[in-house]
Amino acid sequence: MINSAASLLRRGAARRTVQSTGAVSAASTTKKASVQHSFFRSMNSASTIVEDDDSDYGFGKSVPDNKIPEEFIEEGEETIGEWTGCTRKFLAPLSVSQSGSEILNNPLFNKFTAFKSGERDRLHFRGLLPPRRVNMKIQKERVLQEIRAEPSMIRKHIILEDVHDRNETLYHRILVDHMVEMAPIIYTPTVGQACKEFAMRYRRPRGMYFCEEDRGHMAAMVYNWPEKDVHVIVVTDGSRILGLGDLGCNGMGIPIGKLSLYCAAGGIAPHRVLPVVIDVGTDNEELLNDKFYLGVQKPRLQGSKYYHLVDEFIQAVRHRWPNVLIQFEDFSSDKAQKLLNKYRDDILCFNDDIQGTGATTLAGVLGALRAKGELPTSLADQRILIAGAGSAGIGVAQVLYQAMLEHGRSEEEAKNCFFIADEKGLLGTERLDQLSPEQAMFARDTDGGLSLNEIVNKHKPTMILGMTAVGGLFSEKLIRDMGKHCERPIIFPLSNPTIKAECSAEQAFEWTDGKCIFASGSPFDPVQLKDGRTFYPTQCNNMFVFPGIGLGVTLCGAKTVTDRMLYVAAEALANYLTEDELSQGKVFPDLSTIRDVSKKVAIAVIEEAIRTGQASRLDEKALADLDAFVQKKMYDPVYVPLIEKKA
Ligand SMILES: O=C([O-])CC(=O)C(=O)O
Ligand SMILES: [Mg+2]
Repeated sequence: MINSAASLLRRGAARRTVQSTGAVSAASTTKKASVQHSFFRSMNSASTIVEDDDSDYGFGKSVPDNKIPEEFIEEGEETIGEWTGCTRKFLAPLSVSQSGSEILNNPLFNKFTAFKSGERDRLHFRGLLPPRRVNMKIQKERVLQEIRAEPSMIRKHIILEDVHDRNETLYHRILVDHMVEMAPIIYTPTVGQACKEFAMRYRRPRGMYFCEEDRGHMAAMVYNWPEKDVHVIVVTDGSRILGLGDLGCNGMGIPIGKLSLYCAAGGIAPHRVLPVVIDVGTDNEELLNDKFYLGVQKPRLQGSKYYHLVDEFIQAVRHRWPNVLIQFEDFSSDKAQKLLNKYRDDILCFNDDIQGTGATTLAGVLGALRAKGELPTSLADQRILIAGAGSAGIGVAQVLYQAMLEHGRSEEEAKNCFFIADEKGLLGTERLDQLSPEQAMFARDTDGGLSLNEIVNKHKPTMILGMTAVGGLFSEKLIRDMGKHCERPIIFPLSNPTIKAECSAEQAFEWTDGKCIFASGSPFDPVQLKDGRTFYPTQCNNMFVFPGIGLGVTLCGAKTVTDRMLYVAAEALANYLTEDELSQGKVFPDLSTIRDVSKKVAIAVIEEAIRTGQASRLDEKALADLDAFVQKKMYDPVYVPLIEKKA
């Protein structure tokens, strides 16, 4: 044992020399990156995680027969069962081409104080850490204590993101084990504030930025990203961050938050995700004049310049990672729909605000109808009022429309079920010239311009869905009138973050005397009415579907994300609800089950892909045991033994 450690140590010393030479030459050639394509490819691969092509989807591979090589077992250590706070069996050691303080500064490998003494020797950092070794359980407890002692949500966010920057395994373990508590901290609503204050809080680089200056360089720039195996990119141009509007490059918080959920909720390993901002400038006056702002301080690019820039980015990332899933996020409505139309049939991509929100809302509606005891026949009988005709509003309408066709309605009948209003009132055919083709499809021949109140009283909708980003838009009268015309109205204020919700959970339950079925985009606490009854609002957020869709399409090698995939994802989510949850008025599962939900969504998407010949990596044989297959591929944040890569 001592001998093998010593020989490993010697090999490491030689290797380190080679690497530091590489690092110096890399720094001095950065400027020539655009012409040094292949150089960067090989240089960067030196710091990537080394694995076989058919390797496990997770961070490490299970050891065959659970037999760990002897040199990795420390005296008195159990070789099966709980290990550093986790209940997973031993994982095969991971070869890394870094050592010493490089490892301690690499959040993918860093384990803080949990490095065992053998590892501290093998990787050459004995003496660089305090002597006591603690396991992940203790580390987690310490971080939780710090977070819970801190009253401010944004400070909780900072504590957690600090862990993210230093130790991704621990960060994701905390998210996986405490999703209900952590989601509002790393995601909506707190991520909204984190974006607003992005420049002031900027600490360490994470993700990539592409701007006009980079035109002509992007194909080379993508090789600056140190990981060779990216599966999922979330990209924004910062033009419509949640309901907060144009935040420019500060919008980076959104791709980061979404990808944390991809890892923790969707089981994609953290080295396989890449957050991106395409910085085309900003039209936000405040940011244009803010001396601390970190983005391009010019008005937004428009027209062909904008689309060419986005296109160069898409071609560049697909050149390096041909199978990557690109998730468009928080683009302003006009751009969002155009980009989706341009790329959806050719590349693996989807728009989360249009399609993810659509699928999630459909699941919520199906759940609500189950709760009312009205499924399966009644979806086609709904009268649906959508407040907000932007990308999310229209996206939801499109997915619900598809579902109505599936439930036996003709196209004309299905269209007639929708009442979509923007700030000028009900979309009507008299203003077709001002509407996008997607909006125009839902414009009504009569009653154009009616207000929300007028629509409710004349057409008696069974549900009202808020996607306006206008906080408090649903007035008491509006909600009370919904309750007058409908025994149990479905009320979903879906705008984010919480301050942009069209009404609160308390208002909805109070104004309908507890009869409504409620879900919101951002979370609300349980509500107790004056008569003592308690109601549990659930969250209708696209986090219930996008991680599972991403997991499914990347695992099976889908070529595109189809409408049917979104539909089956929604169905899988709706079917996840238990009778017990439904009887409590819940229309979405508990957030604590999100990993299992994502697995079910992924399975549904893979089945659909295989059935329709879309799955390039799986065939019918895989259908026999998809559950076990997907489960095995899901990243589980545990510490993996590290070993230096042989020279
Ligand atoms: O991020 C969220 O919570 C949901 C979403 O995509 C948005 O509001 O844009
Ligand atoms: Mg969004």
